[in-house]
Amino acid sequence: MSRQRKVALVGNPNAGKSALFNALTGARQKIANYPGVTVERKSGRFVLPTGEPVELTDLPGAYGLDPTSPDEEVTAKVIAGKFTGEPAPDILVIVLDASNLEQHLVFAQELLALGKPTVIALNMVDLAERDGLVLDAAVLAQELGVPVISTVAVRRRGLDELGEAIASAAQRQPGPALTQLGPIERRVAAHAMADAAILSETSRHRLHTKLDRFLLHPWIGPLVLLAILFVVFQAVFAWATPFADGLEAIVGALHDGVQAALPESLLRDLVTEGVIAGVGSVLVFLPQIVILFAFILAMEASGYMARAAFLMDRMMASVGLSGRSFIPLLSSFACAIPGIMATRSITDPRDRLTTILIAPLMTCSARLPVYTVIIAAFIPNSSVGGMIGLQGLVLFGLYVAGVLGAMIVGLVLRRSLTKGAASGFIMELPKYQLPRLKDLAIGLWQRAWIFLRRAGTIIFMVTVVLWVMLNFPKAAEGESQVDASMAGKVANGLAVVVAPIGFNRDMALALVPAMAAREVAVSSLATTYAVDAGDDEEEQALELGDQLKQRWTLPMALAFLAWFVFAPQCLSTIAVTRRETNGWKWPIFMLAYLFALAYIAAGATYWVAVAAGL
Ligand SMILES: Nc1nc2c(ncn2[C@@H]2O[C@H](COP(=O)(O)OP(=O)(O)OP(=O)(O)O)[C@@H](O)[C@H]2O)c(=O)[nH]1
Ligand SMILES: [Mg+2]
Repeated sequence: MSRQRKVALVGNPNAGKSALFNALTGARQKIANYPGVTVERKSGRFVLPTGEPVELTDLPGAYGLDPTSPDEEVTAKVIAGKFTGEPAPDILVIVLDASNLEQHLVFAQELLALGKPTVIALNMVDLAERDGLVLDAAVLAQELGVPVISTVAVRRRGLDELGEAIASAAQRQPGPALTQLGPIERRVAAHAMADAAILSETSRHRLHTKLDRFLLHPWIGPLVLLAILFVVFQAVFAWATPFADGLEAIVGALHDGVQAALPESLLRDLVTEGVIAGVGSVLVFLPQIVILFAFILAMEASGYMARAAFLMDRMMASVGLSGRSFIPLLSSFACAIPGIMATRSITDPRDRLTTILIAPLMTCSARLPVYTVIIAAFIPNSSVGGMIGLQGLVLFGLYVAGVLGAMIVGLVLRRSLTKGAASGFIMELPKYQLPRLKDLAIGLWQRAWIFLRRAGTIIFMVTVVLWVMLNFPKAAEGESQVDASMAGKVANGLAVVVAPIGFNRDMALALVPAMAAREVAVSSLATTYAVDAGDDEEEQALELGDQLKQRWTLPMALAFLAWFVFAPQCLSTIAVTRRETNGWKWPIFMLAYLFALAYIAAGATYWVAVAAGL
């Protein structure tokens, strides 16, 4: 009796070979390793409709017969019969993913040129149909010169037909090997064949394919992503201005109204200087927060965000992180707390720790008020090259500085404290969709509400406490109230530490309450200057931006911005890091390295700006 014939399942990764193998062999499987490598060898018994039993082998996925990985090498060697004691397969079953036909046909042609009796399983036709793509197996069979059977491995559809086709292929003799086409020619032919096999394709599917070809292109893709982000930051300034001005006018009117309505008293000062000047100065950033989130939510809902993650994967890999870290890091642009909690989905513990440690470097939305108030005061509202707003450009630069900082820190950490190999990235790309306005509106409302609640609770409380600390003890005649106050004393002490990086007392004073919430830096400055203005009508009338312009120099303002790019402000982030890392070691490390970075960055910015004569 002749030996049992061998049938091998071969094709690109994720075509469904293992699913077909399981469906065809059921429980009759043997799992071992290929000699010399840890690649799994799966074989099983399969009885053809003719009654002949054959040995079915499931091969690792490959893109071609020129191996680039151990898995691919096994596949190439098995097909060529180069493993000792393992004869080459007599029949090939090439498994193609119907929803990815063009790409999979490239390897298929290389396999067909071997001249072996071959059958093609056009698998995953269910997914193709779901995406609006109907394929004609007969046309494909004619183009390729071998039987093509449509299958859905996971639903056992087409398995009988596949068995029949294998049985009749078993009757054929192997032909001579054909000359292999070059890789480019194979690609061109694959494109033509895939086109010919398409019976119908919804215009939507065509559009999606075109969009992906463009948006995921190796270098057009990142450029488009950069351009989109750039537009976002321009819009945050340009579109928000009228709304912010409106809100500012309302806050101003409220201030004047209360000033006029209440008799002169400590209570009136608390309401006007503390609550209205302080909380009001943060509230006016609502339009900018809403615009930023409108873009983020729209990118998520449209399916673009997952593509951005895919594009970023390459960049993340270059610093030793995986694309898995992208989503937590992206959420950190809203707030580091949900970002750090989202790292639970990262399986590799060192990957996860690194992501947690760099999450605070992503510019959270609480920093936006600080950035914008300083930028609006010190960066002229002019344009670069006639079209690009300078203010938006600076804001964009601050976000980029945070991301670059995170990449560098990540790289250093992955080489030292969290050393280890990077893990791979697998992610399903969702379909493109037009975002639904209702969902967007709900999402925006939630974000706005979170912001308003912060303003009403934590920012309100910190501002009131600060106002009290700024007003007591009362200054003697001729002495500045701020200098005489408790808060002023603390700030004067701290000012010694931050003087080398160009910070004045008011800036030092703003840093402490900002540990509760970063926006408070803005409200503390507003309250401090309101208290400092005292009864001076002219000073009182000045808006916060004008106050800053009078009291700060440009290098000081830039140093303050640089500080906020890196500083570990916000105690909740530290608390959540302690919870997620189960101890104080990493939060303390985080606190220390972020303070050090902030100090260095602010100092360097200050001295460079001074040297440049700004
Ligand atoms: N909807 C659908 N899913 C399928 C079909 N065939 C396989 N899958 C799924 O596709 C995924 C990949 O299938 P596998 O069988 O592991 O693919 P493979 O070709 O063995 O992949 P590698 O071993 O990595 O080369 C699995 O989640 C399967 O459940 C199909 O016909 N329809
Ligand atoms: Mg497999």
